[in-house]
Amino acid sequence: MTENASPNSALSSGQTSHAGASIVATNMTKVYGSGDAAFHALGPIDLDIKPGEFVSLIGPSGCGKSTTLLMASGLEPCTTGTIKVDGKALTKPLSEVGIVFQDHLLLDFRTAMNNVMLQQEIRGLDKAQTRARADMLFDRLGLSHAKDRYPRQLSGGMRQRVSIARALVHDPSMLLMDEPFGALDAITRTQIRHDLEMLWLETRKTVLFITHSIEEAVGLSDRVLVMSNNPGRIVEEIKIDLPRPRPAHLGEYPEFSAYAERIYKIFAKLGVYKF
Ligand SMILES: Nc1ncnc2c1ncn2[C@@H]1O[C@H](COP(=O)(O)OP(=O)(O)OP(=O)(O)O)[C@@H](O)[C@H]1O
Repeated sequence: MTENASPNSALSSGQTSHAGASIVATNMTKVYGSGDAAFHALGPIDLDIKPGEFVSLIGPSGCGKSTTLLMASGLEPCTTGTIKVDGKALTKPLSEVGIVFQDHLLLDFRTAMNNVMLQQEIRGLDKAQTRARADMLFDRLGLSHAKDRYPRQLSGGMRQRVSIARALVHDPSMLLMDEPFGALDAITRTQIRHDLEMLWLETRKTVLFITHSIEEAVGLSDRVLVMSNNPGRIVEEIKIDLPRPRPAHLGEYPEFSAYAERIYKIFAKLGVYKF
């Protein structure tokens, strides 16, 4: 991982680089199903995410975090209200987006590099340019030695790093991450959190990040949106004013404990924690 990443590095400069997108949702709701089977899962919620911002959604299971993320990608339509990316209302799935799920979803029969280069094949991108960008992403993610390995030959953390490279290789304007580190051990999570932060500092993509981890939300975000459920709503917005890059041990900052306590208290008030 390059420690001295700057906004003018090769991954963020050049004619093909896309700046982060804005995401604005107004009175957005989601009702799944219809008639007697209708289920009001989300909202109304409002979002106002600035270009290049890193925003986390945190909340109890089932509060609509993944639903919000799918709506931001255009994969799920709003039931009422609107969601706009760079000022345009979403009416179909976006292509200028990278998505990382908890499950890496890599193809077993393709090497790490060929999994990433699948984007070039599907999207019909310039091969040499995409390969050069893939090489840079592998470098930044500490994977240069693993390009020719198959997913079964990679650790869980390495597979998620490949998923991140695949999500960024086409230079999208936003990155949507749905509990990407949820299945990783605590040590790997801390390292990959740092690596993602460095990559974000370099590329300044807009990131919408879902997590159940208070430490991860505070450790990565410019803003944390805390959600309640039935139906999912945003109950609090917390601006995280900590210097970057942030350390492995966030307890170095007294402010970290204050932010974490604030979120614990909201969860206690909502009845998420019963002790
Ligand atoms: N396609 C669907 N059809 C019907 N109900 C759905 C559908 N997708 C999600 N839901 C319901 O909507 C609610 C919100 O689901 P969602 O997956 O967005 O929550 P979440 O906060 O991401 O949960 P978790 O943290 O457990 O992943 C849940 O009650 C879920 O069962």
